[in-house]
Parts: sequence; C-alpha cells; structure tokens
Amino acid sequence: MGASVVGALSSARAAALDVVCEVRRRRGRVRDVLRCSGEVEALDPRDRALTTRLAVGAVRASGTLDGIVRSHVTRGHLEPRLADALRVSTFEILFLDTPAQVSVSQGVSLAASVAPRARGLANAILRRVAAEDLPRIGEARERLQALVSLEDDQRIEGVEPTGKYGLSDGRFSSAGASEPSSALVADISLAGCLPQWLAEEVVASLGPALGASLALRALEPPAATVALNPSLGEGLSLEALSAAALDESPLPWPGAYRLGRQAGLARSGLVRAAKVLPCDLAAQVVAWTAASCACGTADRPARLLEVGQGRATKTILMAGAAQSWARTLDICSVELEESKVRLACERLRAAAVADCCKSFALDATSLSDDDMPMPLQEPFDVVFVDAPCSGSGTLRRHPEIAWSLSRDAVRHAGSLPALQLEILTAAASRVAPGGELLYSTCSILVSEDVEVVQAFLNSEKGSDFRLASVTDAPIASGLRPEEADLLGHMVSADGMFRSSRGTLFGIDCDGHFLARLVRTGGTEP
Ligand SMILES: C[S@@+](CC[C@H](N)C(=O)[O-])C[C@H]1O[C@@H](n2cnc3c(N)ncnc32)[C@H](O)[C@@H]1O
Repeated sequence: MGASVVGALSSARAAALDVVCEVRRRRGRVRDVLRCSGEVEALDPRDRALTTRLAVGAVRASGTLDGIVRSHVTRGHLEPRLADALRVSTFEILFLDTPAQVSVSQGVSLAASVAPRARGLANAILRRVAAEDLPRIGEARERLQALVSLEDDQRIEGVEPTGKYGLSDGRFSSAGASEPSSALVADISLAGCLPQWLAEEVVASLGPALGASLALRALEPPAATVALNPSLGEGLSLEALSAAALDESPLPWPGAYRLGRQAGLARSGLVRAAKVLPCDLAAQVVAWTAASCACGTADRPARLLEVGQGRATKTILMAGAAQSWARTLDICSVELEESKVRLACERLRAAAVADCCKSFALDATSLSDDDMPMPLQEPFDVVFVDAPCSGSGTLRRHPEIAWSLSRDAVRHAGSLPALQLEILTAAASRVAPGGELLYSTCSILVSEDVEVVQAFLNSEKGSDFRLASVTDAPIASGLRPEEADLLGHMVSADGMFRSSRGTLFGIDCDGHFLARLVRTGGTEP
C-alpha cells in the first residue's frame, strides 16, 4: 500500500471509483470493465493491483458495504457516485491492511472528488466504519476462526469449543439436518459479505466449519492457476510460460501451475495462442477425471459427449489429457448459446484439437429427442454434463454473483435445480450400456449438486444408473502420490468430488462438484 499518500487522492483509488461507477452505469462485469479501461492500463503495476483489489472487492461485497454505509446515514439519500465512493472506501477500511488513518483520509478525498459538499458527511461515515464496523468484523472473524480450527464436524459434535455459538451449531451433518444458529449465519454473512439467505445455504450445504472457512477466505483474490495445453507440447508451453516471467510454480496435477504474477498473462499472448489456459485447479481435476472415464473403457477411440461446452476450456483439457495417455477421444459437445459455440470452435482450432471435437448449438433438454444430428444419435461411452449452475463456487472469480443470485434461483420449482435435472435426464438417454454419466457443477450448494443427483437416481431414468466413487475413476491409478492425495482429499465419503472440502498444500480452489453414475441397466438408446 506504499503508493497511498494521506491527503492527495491516489490515482489507484480514483481509477477504482471510475471502474465501480462504470459497472453500475453499464450494468457491466467488473473484470471486463477493468480489462478495457485505459485509465487502469496507464497505472503502474502496483497501483493497478490496488485498483483491481478495490474495484473487485467493492462489487463482490456490495450488499454488505451498502448496508453498513446506510446504517450510518441518519437522513436523506446518497447520490449514486457518492455511494460508489463510500463503497470502495468502506471495502478498503474493512478488508485491506491499509492503516485506518490512511484509508479514512483517502476515502474522504475520494468522496469529495465526486461530491465536494459531502466531505463532512463522508468523514463522519468512514470514521464510524473504522471505529465500529472494523472491530465488529474482527470479532466475527475470530469466532469463525475458532470454529475452523476444530477441523471436522465430528469433533465439534457434542463439544461447545468456544462458547460463542449455540450448541446446535455442531449438529449439522447434512443439508437441512437442523437450522443454522442465527449467530453463526450472521457471522458468515458479515465476514464473508454474503446475503443472509446465501450464508444459510452455505452452512446447510458445507456444515459450520467449512462454511466458516469459506467466509474467512471469501474476500481474497482467486488463485491465479493455469493449465498447459497438453496438445501443443507441454515442454514447449512451459518454456513459453517461463519466458513470460510470470513466476510460475508447479501444482500437484499434470500440467497445472500457479502464477506468482498474473498481470502479464494476457499480454504474453499465451492465452490467445491456447498454449496456456486460465483454469481453476479443481476444474482441471474434473476435466482430466472425465477424460479418464472415457479413455479407460475401450481400446477403440472412445466417444464422449460434453453437455454445456461454454468456451471449451474443459474440451481442450479432455482432448489433451487423452493425447497425453496416447489415446483418442472423439468428443461431441453441445451448447445452448451460438456465440459460445463460435468462440469454442476458434479456441479448439488454436488449441490443435479441432480434428477430434465437434460442437453443436442446441438445447440439451432435447437430447433424448429422435431428431438429433447424426453424430449425437450413436451411444456415448461417457456423457459429461457440465451443467449450467449458480456459479456459487466461483464467487471470487465472478464477483457479481453473490448479490445478484436469489434463493428462488437455487431452490424452487422452475429454478436451476429443475433445469439441471431435466438436462441430466435427457443426457442420460445418450449413455451406452456400461457407460458413464458424469454430472458436474461449479456450485457449492447441495440443492444444485447432491440433491439433483439423488432426484435423478430416484427417477425412472435414473434407476438404470448407480453411483460410483470418483476415487475409483481410471485416472486414480496413474497419478503420482501427491496428485492422488489431492484427488482423494477432494472426494467425500459418499464418493462425490467436492473441492470446497478445504485447502490442501495451501491450494485454495474454487468450489467444483463431480458425481459419477454408471449405467447398469436399460437398452441401447
Ligand atoms: C458450467 S458452464 C460450462 C463450462 C465449460 N464446460 C467450460 O469448461 O468452460 C455451463 C454451460 O451450459 C450452457 N447451457 C445452459 N443451458 C443449456 C442448455 N439448455 N443446453 C445446453 N447448454 C446449456 C451455458 O451457456 C454454459 O456455457
């Protein structure tokens, strides 16, 4: 924070405010606005990092920050640019290590830069944020930290370790087992800057200790993780990555690296050339595991249907993983949005895997229909459903999600779980007998993962399938010990993959989910 100067408004903070105003005016995404901003581009790297942290943080925590600011305004209404400035400054006071004297003084200058007559009001509000809300969040974090240090729900059960939450806190073992205590939910909501309903869902889905751990890490920047494209020669891609001086270090997964410096990645041209794919580590594990389920089944080229191709990151990883095992995958992918299919096709060509991949723009809920394009009519060894979801496992990467999502979207009829079940059921009809149906999301909510899997298995179509453990996927037998540890750590006792199960080797992944369903009954589709 050396660039900060008490009194004179720093250019990093002024740029962060412009970005946040632009996001509000255009209803844009903060990372897109940051990427396209000439003002941000002109900053030196250190200031650019502060601008990014402030703008992303202000958007990610917006509901909590606005509530705190409002609680200190006794009358009247804040004009939008002033509210934006106070949001940015409140985030800095509460969540960055800037000395309060500097962050308050800079916050007052920031507010005065857009509303000169509000200097006194801004001063009063920000001083109260520093004096009252900063310690309140510190106390909430301490209580959550005490809970996290107990490690597992079993040790919590029957013990009231800190006396700071009610006894009922230890009694969560699965979704809906009991109501979360309001004190725990309030702490997770405040420290993790989540709407209360989402904090409740997080506790119901992950349990108290993992919910607390997630809240403590919720405002940190996401890990800068990349995958080398195996199809373009891992050695060459690694050389190019080293030459770009991004301070890479290997992670315990084939071709996975963490970057110490992320800022130069776009400028290096490596992403455009598809030599390097920005991709969370857990998403890489999901893609390689899915590829192995297809490659492990036959000596002939295996057929894999990917549902929900998006920008084809996992398609590229799956094709590359198969090549690295000297196997061939024929991949068909379907995606609802035509613009994504066009982009996916461009990326597949750049990544040198277009020969083995075909993409179709269609609605996956119609996959059981008779009039599908020809290549989709033949049965598949593996159908991999990378389902549309809330993205609640990727809040740090997609900061808009936390405050734009509603409980209705993840819970009720006509919502995401209903669409996920419809897609899974339609996709199931394309699985060959003995083949596998894989269901994946980047959500941490049980309503979108295990409950969808259970609803499917309880359905007529689902009666042809049984759950298999992800630890028994063919990839597991070929992994190096630390890679096997990583996979094992992320698989729960029920055999389902959940990367939200906490950090390992200091790696803090997004929250991804994967379930394997093997087809044991039924006839050819
Ligand atoms: C989790 S994302 C996929 C991510 C992608 N596989 C990747 O690796 O980057 C889910 C995708 O499903 C697509 N989708 C949503 N509804 C769909 C539907 N009814 N049929 C097919 N695709 C759909 C979304 O547009 C989105 O791209």
